[in-house]
Amino acid sequence: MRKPIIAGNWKMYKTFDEAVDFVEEIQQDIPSPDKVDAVICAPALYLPTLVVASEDSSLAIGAQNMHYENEGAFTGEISPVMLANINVDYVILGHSERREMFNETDEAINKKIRAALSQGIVPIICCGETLEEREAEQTEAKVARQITKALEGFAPIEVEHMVIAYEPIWAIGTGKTATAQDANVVCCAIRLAIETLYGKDTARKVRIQYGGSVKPENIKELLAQEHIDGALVGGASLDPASFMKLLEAAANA
Ligand SMILES: O=C(CO)COP(=O)(O)O
Repeated sequence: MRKPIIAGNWKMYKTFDEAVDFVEEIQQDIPSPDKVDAVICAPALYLPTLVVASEDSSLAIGAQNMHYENEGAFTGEISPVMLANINVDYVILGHSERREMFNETDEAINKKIRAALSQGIVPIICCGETLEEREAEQTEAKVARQITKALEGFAPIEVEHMVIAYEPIWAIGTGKTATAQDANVVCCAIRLAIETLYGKDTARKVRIQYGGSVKPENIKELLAQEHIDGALVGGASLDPASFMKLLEAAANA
């Protein structure tokens, strides 16, 4: 079976001291890595310190974005080589906030996935629909299109190790969660899109997270769904006690 993966996306929150305190507070209590993969995706500035702070635990550290080139004249950007060099394990790619506010395209996301894999960094690839698209019953077509474009041109063995995050845009930071059943239907559609591209065996292995107002109160029902293998969590990952509750729920799922 697929091992659950809980990833915190801190976005642009926390001071440096708060970030270090958080990792120091939880690192000894992370559930066994046999049961759940635990990841914190922190602001880039904090990554080297957090990688060192979490060294003796199974907590993995991830970035929230990166460029697809390994180096070059790209003022303000961070490269996959730089992340790999400081032992960052994961990177969130194609988050809806980056697609909407920083004009990130499916083509750029595809290049970033390739670049992450080439450095041994696991990509967490986001997709999801707006409220308008949901109301027009375009949700499944939208996520299938995003995933098909993002995953174009890889080998099945590469795809197996990727993580997909289904995040309905209307559920992010709003307190509105998709029902667990609705989220499962869309995660199933994502798995079918992967199956169309790479076959049943690969699709069966890919882990698909749900994201959008995930909290300790709703995690169990989400994880009980057949196609939901974890969560990408914003607000509820900022508090150590609530993040730990999410990890424990996943470890016992
Ligand atoms: O965007 C998200 C994670 O990437 C979800 O954020 P919230 O959990 O705050 O809704």
